[in-house]
Amino acid sequence: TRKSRPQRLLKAVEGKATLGDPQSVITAIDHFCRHKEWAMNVGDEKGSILDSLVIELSPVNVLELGTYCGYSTVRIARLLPPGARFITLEFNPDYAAVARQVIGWAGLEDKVQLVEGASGDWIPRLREHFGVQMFDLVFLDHWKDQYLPDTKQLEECGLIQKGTVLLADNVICPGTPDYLKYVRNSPHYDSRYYRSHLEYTKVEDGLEKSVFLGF
Ligand SMILES: Cc1ncnc2c1ncn2[C@@H]1O[C@H](/C=C/CNC(=O)c2cc(-c3ccc(F)cc3)cc(O)c2O)[C@@H](O)[C@H]1O
Ligand SMILES: [Mg+2]
Repeated sequence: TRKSRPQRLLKAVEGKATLGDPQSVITAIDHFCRHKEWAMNVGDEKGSILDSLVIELSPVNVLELGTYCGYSTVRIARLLPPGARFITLEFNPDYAAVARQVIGWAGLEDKVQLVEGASGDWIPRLREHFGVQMFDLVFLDHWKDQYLPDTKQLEECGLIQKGTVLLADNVICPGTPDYLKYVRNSPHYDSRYYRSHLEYTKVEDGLEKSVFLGF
């Protein structure tokens, strides 16, 4: 059967990137998505905003919801301080398989724990299974209607504490209206929109950064 788009994206990485060099993996994926086939990676423009927020935050415990091909996983993991812990959840086994190889090409497999499964099933188990108490940074980039329920579940499980930063992709396109309303209206979050563009296009999109202020 014809290869899937993630598999074609992986071939582009294997053909162009340098093993163990995260930047070359990022560049190879961006080139593939800009010139060959569009894919729903956070991309280079929003990716630069993501980079600056990770550098500023220097987070120790990071959670990513929706690994897909591992593009944002590589962007984040390459900037984490030694000893940081990064868990990324992905429930599609084919995407997870591609992401493992992309992360491996970047030489970042020791920095990332890719957990195959649904976020709703795993969030309640992260504390006892991985011994994580709270997350400094949560990057939301999975199904858009899952952002709000997962955020509420993270709050209920105590994995969001005072100072936790939620960073959400696609708050304009495709859009996450219920999530946006929640974080922007809640007295418990200080929320800010970073205007940008949908990956590899001129369409408006952006990232919403929401800092939890405590209960
Ligand atoms: C509950 C649960 N648990 C675990 N993994 C989960 C999960 N729910 C989904 N996943 C995983 O996460 C990724 C899904 C990403 C969804 N992202 C988008 O839909 C998306 C779409 C666009 C887009 C914009 C304009 C268009 F015209 C078309 C598409 C851009 C984007 O940046 C997107 O992120 C995918 O790998 C999926 O398996
Ligand atoms: Mg996205």
